Amino acid sequence: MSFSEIPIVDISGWFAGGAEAREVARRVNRTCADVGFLYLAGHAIPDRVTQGVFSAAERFFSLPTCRKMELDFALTGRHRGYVPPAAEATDPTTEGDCKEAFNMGLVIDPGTAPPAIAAHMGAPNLWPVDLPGFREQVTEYFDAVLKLSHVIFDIFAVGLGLSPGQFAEDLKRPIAHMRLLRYPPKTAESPGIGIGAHCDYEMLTILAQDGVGGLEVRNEDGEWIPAPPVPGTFVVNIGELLARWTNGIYTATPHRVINTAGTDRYSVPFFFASGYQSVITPLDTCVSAERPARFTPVNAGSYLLQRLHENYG
Ligand SMILES: O=C(O)CCC(=O)C(=O)O
Ligand SMILES: [Fe+2]
Repeated sequence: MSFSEIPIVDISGWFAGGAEAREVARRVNRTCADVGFLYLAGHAIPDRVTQGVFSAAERFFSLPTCRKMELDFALTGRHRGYVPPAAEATDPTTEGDCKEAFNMGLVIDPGTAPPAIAAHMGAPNLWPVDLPGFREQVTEYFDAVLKLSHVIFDIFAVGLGLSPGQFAEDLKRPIAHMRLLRYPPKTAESPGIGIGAHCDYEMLTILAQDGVGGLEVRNEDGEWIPAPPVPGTFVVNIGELLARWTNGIYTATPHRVINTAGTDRYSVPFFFASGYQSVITPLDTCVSAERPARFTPVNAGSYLLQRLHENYG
């Protein structure tokens, strides 16, 4: 189905239980199938926590370049630390993204993922020194969206006609990583795209964006639909691994950012999926005679690593 706007779904009824919770699951399920993007309201994460991560991002990116480069991801080759402007081309057909990033994520127990993947994606986080409160603000927000991800998967389970705890075992040691992003304004010297057109690779993305705008989502007719900031909500979208797991019932929808606002734009995407070891095969309940399996099985960790490598050319 094609769409012309991103729906707002208030999930506060989920916490009330009963018929209200089932209605939330029905709406979330329909939106993930039809659009693959929604604004999530009623999520219960205090505004203070979200403001905290934006304050951390502003303070980090305001550091002199030489200080940020002490955490350059290229020094370790891992998915941690600072990613300078143009280091990534999220759409490999473009020149490179006009944005800079700070990457962090869940540190996983050695032995719970193949060594190459554990070293890259589960490596210890790199924290800037002399930035008081940065680590605490980033971690508080990370923990809050990590917890919210489990709630959203309970909602997905009910929406897909399963029991709420259905995915709990699969999500015990999840893939969970987060980026602080700053997009400079588009200018004559820096005319490029903020983040090139792409689908997210994981299962679920929870994105906090500031008030600047610039995110666009592509519908089936190829039109770019703006996803402007809606106060008090997160943008939630489906990644490729969940499209595969649900056998295409949920949609991974392409999106991009172009910052034409004349001021810096900050955003904080959080990415979540089942464990690095998990093999993603279309769920039995999503396969039928009318909808035969559309995807071959993939290992979640290898799939993610390969998709990330494509970005760094
Ligand atoms: O900054 C945004 O609004 C989107 C970021 C994004 O799409 C990504 O990091 O995958
Ligand atoms: Fe994305």
